[in-house]
Amino acid sequence: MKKLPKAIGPYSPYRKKGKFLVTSGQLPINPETNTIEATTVYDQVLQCLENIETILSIERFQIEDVLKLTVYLTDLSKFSEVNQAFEEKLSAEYPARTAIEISKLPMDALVEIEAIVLRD
Ligand SMILES: C=C(N)C(=O)O
Repeated sequence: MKKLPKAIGPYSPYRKKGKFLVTSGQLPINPETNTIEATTVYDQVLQCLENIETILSIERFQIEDVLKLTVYLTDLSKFSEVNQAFEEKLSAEYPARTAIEISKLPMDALVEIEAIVLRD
């Protein structure tokens, strides 16, 4: 089974109630080392999305069940890298999304992504 990064505080990586699943913000942590290794926004987005995919696979949800992703990034000028990584990882029909710049993220990450998921 795929590994999830350890939570970095007193919270659950995700919670599920029946057909509904919500994730905590997923940092771009490599689950093998529990550190952030990716150095670009593009690679950090891919790692965040992989961590969300791991949650989905543990709970037997599909990527198509993702209704909404919220992307927090520390430099909105890197927005095109977010889109590039999304295009690589996801396919239409894309989830709804909000992307916002914030001043700082835990572990000095460049990106954090959270998901709202509902199974039919
Ligand atoms: C990384 C987080 N999601 C947190 O600290 O809340």
